Amino acid sequence: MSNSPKIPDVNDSEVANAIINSKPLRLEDVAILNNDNCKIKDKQRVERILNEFMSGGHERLQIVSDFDFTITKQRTSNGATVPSSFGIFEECKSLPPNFVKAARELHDIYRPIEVSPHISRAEKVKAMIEWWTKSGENLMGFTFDLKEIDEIAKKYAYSMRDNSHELFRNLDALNIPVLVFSAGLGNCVIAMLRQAGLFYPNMKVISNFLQFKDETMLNGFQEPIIHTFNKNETMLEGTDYYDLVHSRDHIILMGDSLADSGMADGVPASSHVLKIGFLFHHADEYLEEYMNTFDIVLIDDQTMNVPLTLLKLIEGKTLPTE
Ligand SMILES: Nc1ccn([C@@H]2O[C@H](COP(=O)(O)O)[C@@H](O)[C@H]2O)c(=O)n1
Ligand SMILES: [Mg+2]
Repeated sequence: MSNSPKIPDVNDSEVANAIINSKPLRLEDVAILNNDNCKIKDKQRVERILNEFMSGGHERLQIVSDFDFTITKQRTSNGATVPSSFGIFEECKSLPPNFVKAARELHDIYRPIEVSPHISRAEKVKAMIEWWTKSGENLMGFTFDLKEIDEIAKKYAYSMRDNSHELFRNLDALNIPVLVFSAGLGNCVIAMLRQAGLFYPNMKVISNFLQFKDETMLNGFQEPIIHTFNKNETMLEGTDYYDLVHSRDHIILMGDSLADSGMADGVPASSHVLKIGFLFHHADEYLEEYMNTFDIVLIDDQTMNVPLTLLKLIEGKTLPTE
């Protein structure tokens, strides 16, 4: 939980023994995966994948992560919300008031639909396409200086999950590719990662980026528009990043929306994907569906402790000193 951002518990002697003696790791020995807010439907599956990842080592690993409310927190320790990457943009001072008003009105209509457990997937897809289309249309006909984004991003650098720094620093040190896949605003995603000191050379951000006409005049988003329901690795085909990761068949995926679980669709069928879902809104109503969708569901966990623990296990280097 965010109030107790303790360092992941991978020095337990049972875990260490499993690593030293190459004995299969048992899930029950990984303390953090047995916390009350950590829900796992199929423990045998998670145990099997984790053991495969541990024997495969970090050379076979890639990370695919959503950004808004996955790398950023769903709430801060005093219960406050943090803005999405679009919300960061909307705080830029020079934006025309009628743009900001329209953007907030759209947010108030569509955000409740996005997180509602009572609306079908088909209705949500239709509504999300409308939201992103109208947002792009709203982003036209005024000038904007991209430098403004950095100032606002700096103000919200604190909103990254606890222990994100350790996680992303370790991933970079181990040369593990990290794909940040965001239906948010890519210019703000990159600015936030950079301002928070989390933007490393092993990262690739796929997202919506602002398009300009005559250099300074805003002209909507660059194509293709990425919304909650169409982000998956097929979008990478033909890119250098695809070549870099397609042989890395051990994937840890992290997301906060049910639809994020599809972000690794398009990777070779032989790959193993371990899916972590951060559940916050309507947790009781959504729990079963999240548990059917993600391998590990973390309820109101505003830290990166679980992914960090998994990485340490895969790295196999955190052994006791005795
Ligand atoms: N005009 C918009 C459109 C979307 N959002 C929010 O952005 C989030 C998408 O980003 P991910 O990194 O999570 O893919 C999505 O959850 C929407 O709530 C917005 O604020 N304004
Ligand atoms: Mg998200």
